[in-house]
Amino acid sequence: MIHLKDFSIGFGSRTLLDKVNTSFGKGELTALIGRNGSGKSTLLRAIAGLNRQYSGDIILDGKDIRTLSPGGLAKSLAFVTTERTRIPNLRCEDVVAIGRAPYTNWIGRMQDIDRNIVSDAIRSVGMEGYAGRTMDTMSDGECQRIMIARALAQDTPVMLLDEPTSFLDMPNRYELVSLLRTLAHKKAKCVLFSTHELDVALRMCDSIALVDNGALHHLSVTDMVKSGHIQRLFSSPDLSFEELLWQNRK
Ligand SMILES: Nc1ncnc2c1ncn2[C@@H]1O[C@H](COP(=O)(O)OP(=O)(O)OP(=O)(O)O)[C@@H](O)[C@H]1O
Repeated sequence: MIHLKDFSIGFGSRTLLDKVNTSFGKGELTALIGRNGSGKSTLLRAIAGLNRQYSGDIILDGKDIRTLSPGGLAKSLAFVTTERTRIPNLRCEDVVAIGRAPYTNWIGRMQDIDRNIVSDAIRSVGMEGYAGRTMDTMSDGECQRIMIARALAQDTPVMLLDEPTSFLDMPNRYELVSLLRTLAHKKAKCVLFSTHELDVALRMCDSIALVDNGALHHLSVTDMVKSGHIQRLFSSPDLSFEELLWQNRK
């Protein structure tokens, strides 16, 4: 679904990813992990078409993303960022309905099918009681779930999420990633999300892509654990991940 071909990106003289070649497939839930500032958001933003300052190619379902129109990209890919979105006077239902924009007719009029998709998306993230609320009166975690509902309403084969669990408590974190896994497995979506929660990545995902000083190691969870990359990058004198890694295997 997503192919990176000789993909390199950086800022100024600093290269964050150097000649990366990998693919993220349909029906696959992948956690993108790495130390702070390693380039996870930069990679997601490039795939989402928001940073064109890269070399190599990003191929989405066979097409170079540089050739896709904004409308075409919006039907292929949904992106949920970590930015705190607070839209006053706009009800949650209306925010989620923005996800239908690529499909509504030229005056943006929603049909019954769009309204049903919006309701389903709100229900999927457990926010049906909030449909009429405005986001300026809601918590970070509640707003985050509404932004994820908007991406669900966009109904795209690819979903990219930048730290989607960052404002969520533990049960909601697992519930959300479980929803992403269901979308990947049952609706054959390609879902790639960045996270700092290693336990979530190890327990819930099919594969892990690890940004490591210019390289992107993309392996199944079992192979990633065996590779030793996580232990090398995330262990410190006070913290050993050996035990955590094996305790968390399914
Ligand atoms: N517009 C920019 N101009 C210059 N440098 C940037 C820009 N955006 C990001 N960077 C730098 O690029 C590096 C990677 O940033 P990025 O946000 O991709 O990291 P990340 O892996 O998502 O980090 P974190 O886990 O802390 O969120 C950082 O060192 C950051 O300071």
